Amino acid sequence: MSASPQSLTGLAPFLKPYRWALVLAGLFLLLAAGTTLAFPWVLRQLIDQGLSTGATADQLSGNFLQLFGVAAALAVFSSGRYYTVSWLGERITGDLRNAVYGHVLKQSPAFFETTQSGEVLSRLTNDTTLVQTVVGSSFSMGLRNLVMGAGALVMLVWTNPVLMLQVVVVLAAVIFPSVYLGRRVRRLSRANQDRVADSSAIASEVLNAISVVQSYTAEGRETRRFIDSTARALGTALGRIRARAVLVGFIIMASSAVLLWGLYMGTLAVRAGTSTAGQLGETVFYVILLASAFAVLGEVYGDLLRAAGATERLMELLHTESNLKIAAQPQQAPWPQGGSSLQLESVRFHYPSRPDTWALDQLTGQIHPGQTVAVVGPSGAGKTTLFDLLMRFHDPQSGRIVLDGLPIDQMDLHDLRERMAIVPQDPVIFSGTVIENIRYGRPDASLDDVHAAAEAAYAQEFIRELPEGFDTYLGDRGVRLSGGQRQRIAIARAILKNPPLLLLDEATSALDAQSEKMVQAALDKAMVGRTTLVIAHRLATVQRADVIWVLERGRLMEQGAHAELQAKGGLYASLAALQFNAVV
Ligand SMILES: Nc1ncnc2c1ncn2[C@@H]1O[C@H](COP(=O)(O)OP(=O)(O)OP(=O)(O)O)[C@@H](O)[C@H]1O
Repeated sequence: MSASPQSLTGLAPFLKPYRWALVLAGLFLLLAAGTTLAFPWVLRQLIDQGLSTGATADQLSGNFLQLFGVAAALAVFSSGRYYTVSWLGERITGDLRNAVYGHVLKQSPAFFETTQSGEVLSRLTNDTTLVQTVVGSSFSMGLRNLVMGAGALVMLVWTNPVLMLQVVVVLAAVIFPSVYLGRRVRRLSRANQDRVADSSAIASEVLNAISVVQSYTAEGRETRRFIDSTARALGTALGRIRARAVLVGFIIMASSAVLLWGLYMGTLAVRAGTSTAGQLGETVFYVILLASAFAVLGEVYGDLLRAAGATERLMELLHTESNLKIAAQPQQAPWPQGGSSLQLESVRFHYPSRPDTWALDQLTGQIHPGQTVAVVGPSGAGKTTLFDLLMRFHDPQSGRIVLDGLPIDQMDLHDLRERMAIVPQDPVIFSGTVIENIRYGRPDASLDDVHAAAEAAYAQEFIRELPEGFDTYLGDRGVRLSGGQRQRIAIARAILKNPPLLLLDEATSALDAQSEKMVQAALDKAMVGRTTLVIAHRLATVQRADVIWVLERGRLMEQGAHAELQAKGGLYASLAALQFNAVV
């Protein structure tokens, strides 16, 4: 599939807010082109009048002043055009980048399973830069040369129609091969952009997992993988460069031929006395304008095609629809006091990539406000999948999930997710201060609330010991926290959000006894006054839960309290013996 210049129309909505700037740019462009076209005409006056033997000194200086006037006007209009067009390029590219990024962030996990983050990054940077080249320079260059070329053509017809006819015939002979070569360049450009995106994707994956890569001493292997992909990108780039080199060479050769042809015919006419030296100068100038316009247009066409490819890919990303069906008229469930109620009714779900395996199978269950439900089960039982469905990262193929009395697919997605907070196994700490990290749960929370949440999460103490307390910078270029500390920050974040439903994924990795105690205490506090669903890995948690759900292969095999299930001697009892060291 290759892009056609029409793909650029996808940019129209982004141009709309700047229509006045566009009009201004167009005006500058026309004025600049117009003054350029006036140049040969003024030159002719100079040659035929000022330089003729009978001319007075005043006439001569008048002619030069005229020329300077045109040059000055050209300077003003050209810099005006440059400024407005570049300004537009920057604005539009920025808007485009923001729109694509904002849209990508809303996509469901299914999107990220098929699109690598490196590819998205490459589109956000490389493709938008290509668009910027076009909007911020090539397009205006092309338009200016189109106007100038057309103007030169008109002037030539007016001043020298016979010569003009010959020039047009030669031009036509040049256009067709150029179009053919241009197509080839376009096809190769797209392939090249794809290969570049591939290698960014590899790099981004590896950089994100650098410690694993190094621990397996796979640096050499990974470097070779990258080199291979760069080599493929280079291969397609060289193909594009060759095709473009031929295109450029051909255009220069052809336009020089046109120019020399004009000069030759003109010289013959002056020798025969049918035209003046001034006319010849004027004509040569117009032919130069025409030929250079033609050459530039060829170049610009190449840029346009590359940008068309980039625009196409950006639009593809921008128009990706999330596979969740969002209710056209979402309903509002009442905000529950003392925790959410949750009901699962024969929920069945399989991942799109595994249509023959139910990750959740006929799951039915009821959770009352304020209850704590521990979800346990062997690895791969569907525990994480259940959480993902509750947050509507995926929708079940059949059955329904009812939260606070309303099926979740009838709620506004934002409203649904406002009702819950998740504390994942391995919490994410963003680059930012401790305060910013906790406030992620509620950006407008007061400082007192942030402190209170940290207190409740038993995080106060260690935060105070950090170099700058709550203002300490965490994350990539800041202080690194231990596993237990990261968890407590995540718990504080959830407490600050204060949702009626809390989703906890207990860490499987062992914390030391002290951290473990702190995290457990923090979780206990976090559960107060709300409904909690916890993927449990610790005995203490299952013992304290009101109900335990035992999942296996996506099915709810048993449910009840710890002692009750233990006594039953079924799946839970054997699981507990293994996982929680709780042999009766
Ligand atoms: N994105 C996915 N695409 C396809 N299959 C998936 C995907 N995520 C999970 N699965 C499969 O769905 C099943 C349930 O996985 P899930 O992650 O919910 O299990 P889990 O109970 O949370 O396991 P663990 O305790 O090991 O985290 C597994 O068989 C898993 O291989």
